[in-house]
Amino acid sequence: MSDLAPPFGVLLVNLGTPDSPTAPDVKKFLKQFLSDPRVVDLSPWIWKPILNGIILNTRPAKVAKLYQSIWWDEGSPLMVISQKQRDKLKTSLHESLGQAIPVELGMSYGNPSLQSGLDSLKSQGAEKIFVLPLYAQYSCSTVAPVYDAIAQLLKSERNIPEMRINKQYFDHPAYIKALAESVKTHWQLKGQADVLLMSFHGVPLRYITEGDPYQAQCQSTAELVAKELGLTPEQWRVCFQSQFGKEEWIKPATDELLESLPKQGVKSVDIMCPAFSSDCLETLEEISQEGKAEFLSAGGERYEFIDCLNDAPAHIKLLAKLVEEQTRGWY
Ligand SMILES: C=CC1=C(C)c2cc3[nH]c(cc4nc(cc5[nH]c(cc1n2)c(C)c5CCC(=O)O)C(CCC(=O)O)=C4C)c(C)c3C=C
Ligand SMILES: [Fe+2]
Ligand SMILES: [Fe+2]
Repeated sequence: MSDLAPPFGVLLVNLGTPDSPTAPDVKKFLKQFLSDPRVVDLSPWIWKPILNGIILNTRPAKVAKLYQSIWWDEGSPLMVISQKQRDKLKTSLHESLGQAIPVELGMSYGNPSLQSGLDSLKSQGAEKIFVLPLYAQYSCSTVAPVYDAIAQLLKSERNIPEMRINKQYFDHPAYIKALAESVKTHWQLKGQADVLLMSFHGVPLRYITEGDPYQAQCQSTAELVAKELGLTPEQWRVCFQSQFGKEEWIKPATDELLESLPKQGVKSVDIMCPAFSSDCLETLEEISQEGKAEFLSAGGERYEFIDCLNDAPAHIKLLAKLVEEQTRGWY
């Protein structure tokens, strides 16, 4: 890297998580998250009374209990893992580029905010900023809010930084390799199940019919992983988890599939969650705990959850590659 090149910084972005596993903090987080029209796009006249009158009065206490069941001594798994990803990416970029690059973390909802991440990069002298949302598959409900928030924050700046926002990396060879490696490592330790389930976060079906490429990108990721692992079509399935609300979501739903598989003769499954860059409530509780109970009570015999990529070396290598590829010309 040339000493004369203007310094650049990296903002890693994830969705966010409550500050503590208590009902008031969960409520604060849900209020901000579920008030974003990119996440729930119903008319405010319909949605606001449902959100404020029903959801925010009933869901926080219930969900706080679930968070308590997965919370670590150091904090929310999503936060702890995101901080490790930030620190390890910084070390990796320092080694590969030969210069210390500021790397900060910002959450779309809750803390640390996107504003604090951008301010910190600016105070470290970054004049060019690469924003890397930690979602491999683009969705209007996850990646688009990052574009919205960044544009909104820049409105108050006199001198805006040069910027690039990564849209997606669902088919990046290093991502596919990292996922396949995580499966192979799991098989070496625990053996291979009859079927590998790739459970992606779901979205309302309407978002897809209106143009969100998310489902097609999930399908591509899954096909590439299956190909990399040499699986036959009978050996893998795609499903969609974490359905929320009354509207129709994309199918098959993970919970329904888990209940039906034993009846189809599939008694052992490995399950992974490629849409999540780190383990969180939706993987550790819904998939690792709840999914297991559903599958076993439906007649399944063996259920193995495969950790998300988290701070695994292959994941950090992928993130460093994305930074290096997308900031060429900046150093
Ligand atoms: C309309 C509702 C939701 C959509 C659309 C949605 C999309 C979506 N979410 C993630 C990743 C995460 N979701 C997380 C939590 C979470 N998600 C929803 C709802 C929607 N998600 C809710 C209500 C919650 C809060 C928990 C709950 O009340 O059930 C998290 C954070 C989990 C944590 O540990 O804190 C992540 C990460 C993706 C990838 C996605 C669409 C592609
Ligand atoms: Fe979600
Ligand atoms: Fe959930």
